[in-house]
Amino acid sequence: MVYAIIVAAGEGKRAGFEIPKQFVKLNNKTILRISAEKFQQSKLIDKFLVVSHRNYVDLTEKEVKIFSKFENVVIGGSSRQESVYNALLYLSKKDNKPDLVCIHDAVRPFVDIKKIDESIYEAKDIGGAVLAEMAENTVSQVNNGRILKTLERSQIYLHHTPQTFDFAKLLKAYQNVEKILSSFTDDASIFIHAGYETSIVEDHKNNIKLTKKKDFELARCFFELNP
Ligand SMILES: Nc1ccn([C@@H]2O[C@H](COP(=O)(O)OP(=O)(O)OP(=O)(O)O)[C@@H](O)[C@H]2O)c(=O)n1
Ligand SMILES: C[C@](O)(CO)[C@H](O)COP(=O)(O)O
Repeated sequence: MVYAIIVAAGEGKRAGFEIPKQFVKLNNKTILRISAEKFQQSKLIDKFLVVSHRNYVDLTEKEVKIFSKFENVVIGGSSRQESVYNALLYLSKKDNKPDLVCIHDAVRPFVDIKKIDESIYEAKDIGGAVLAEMAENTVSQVNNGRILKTLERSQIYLHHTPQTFDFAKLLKAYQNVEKILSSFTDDASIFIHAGYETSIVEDHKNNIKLTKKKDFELARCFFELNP
């Protein structure tokens, strides 16, 4: 069984809208609903959970309860990784635990369903799989605005979501670092920290994370080009 976990418990401070950015609409649909629809449509996803900020549970539920694969809202934590952990703990208490979990940022509405499926096939084989964009610019390691060294670009990939993992291994990996979860910036880094193998699944550049207000202008252009 494959569960998706859609994390939507952030407050969207950097975007600075009056409501958290996952509730902002593109083409009359909230970003959360657009993202959830992709997981509803993937034939490899059995069920999904949505992690919500405690102040927005009703709104979150209203946006996703139309989908037959939606199971429940889980209350988030104070960092993305704490939010994911709450969902993993919810799943760990079920009799019928998932084999794989596919974790996605609600604020990446442009994810391609074929790529969700590719990450699931890869994680079945390897244990972990991350959608990622190959670096196409020159990349430097920097300290105080000064370049320390230029990195070997062919070895650099920028992580996107979804990130898909063997559920039992990911739960163990999170438990290992539960006191320092906020020091990690994604799920793959926690999985890798525990020593598990993880593959890259090359992703499209347009699977952007809507982080700042200007990203929403780009998102509207993507929609106009490809409604
Ligand atoms: N405590 C948190 C923080 C983030 N997220 C989710 O993780 C994803 C990526 O996070 P980010 O872009 O940083 O979103 P926000 O935390 O909302 O943004 P900001 O840091 O600007 O407040 C988003 O779907 C967000 O809702 C979450 O579930 N729980
Ligand atoms: C998980 C992630 O989207 C992978 O690129 C990213 O690390 C989330 O970062 P944020 O600090 O929550 O914006």
